[in-house]
Amino acid sequence: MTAAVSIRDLDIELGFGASRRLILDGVALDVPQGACFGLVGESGSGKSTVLRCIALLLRGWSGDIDINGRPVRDIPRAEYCRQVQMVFQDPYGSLHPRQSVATALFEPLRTHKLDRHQERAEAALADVGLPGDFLYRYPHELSGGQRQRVAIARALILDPSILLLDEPTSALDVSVQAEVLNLLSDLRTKRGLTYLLVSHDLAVIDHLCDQFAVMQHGRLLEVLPREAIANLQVTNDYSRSLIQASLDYDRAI
Ligand SMILES: Nc1ncnc2c1ncn2[C@@H]1O[C@H](COP(=O)(O)OP(=O)(O)OP(=O)(O)O)[C@@H](O)[C@H]1O
Repeated sequence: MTAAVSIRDLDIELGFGASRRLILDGVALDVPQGACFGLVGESGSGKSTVLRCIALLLRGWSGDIDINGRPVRDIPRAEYCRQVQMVFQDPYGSLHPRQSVATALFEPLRTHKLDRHQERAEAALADVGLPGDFLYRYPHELSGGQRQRVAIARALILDPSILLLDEPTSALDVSVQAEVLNLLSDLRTKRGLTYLLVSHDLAVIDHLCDQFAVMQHGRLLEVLPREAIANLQVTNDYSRSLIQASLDYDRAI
């Protein structure tokens, strides 16, 4: 089956002048359709940069990124947005503080010339477990978890098949994290979505992902099945130490 996301030889240099350097070095991965694929690794290893290249938020990368079998550079922007959406760590960043939830949800519908804004927006809120009257609220009138639910509703309102999730729960209180993870899990099952999920938290990867890749210094070291977290069947020493450190941390708290 064609991969939902296929990446080959992805390189990017970022920075200016003397601080310009290679941030991604030959990254390659395949995310099967309907799968949840995790990206883990230490801070600065390049996880978010991979997502930002796929989301076309960064230019100047080289290599191949294919979405459902088509090179991303050949997909018209509007069509791309209807296939791939991104959810960020901090919903304050993706929701404009002076825009109501209605404005945030109507905007993509307007841009893509879709009708029945009210009905679609209320349905999108219901899908993420929020009542329709939340349309008239502003971001500061929502809890962190509710804000992230609105950000997920906004990402899903164009009915994409692929979500890029960049630490979607790490800005939330621990008690709310599980709710949002369960929501993401249910949405994936109901809609047959494909997720590419960045997280520093292996418990999140264990909860949601079928497979995950370990990154270090801009390189992808290996791809592992979810079970590798529990059974530590890992070939690479760095991956083993990363997983071991996370297991030790979980035991300590
Ligand atoms: N626009 C940019 N200009 C210069 N350097 C950048 C830019 N964006 C990211 N970097 C650098 O690229 C490296 C990888 O960053 P990235 O955000 O992808 O890491 P990450 O693995 O997602 O880390 P974290 O878990 O801390 O979010 C970091 O060293 C970062 O400083």
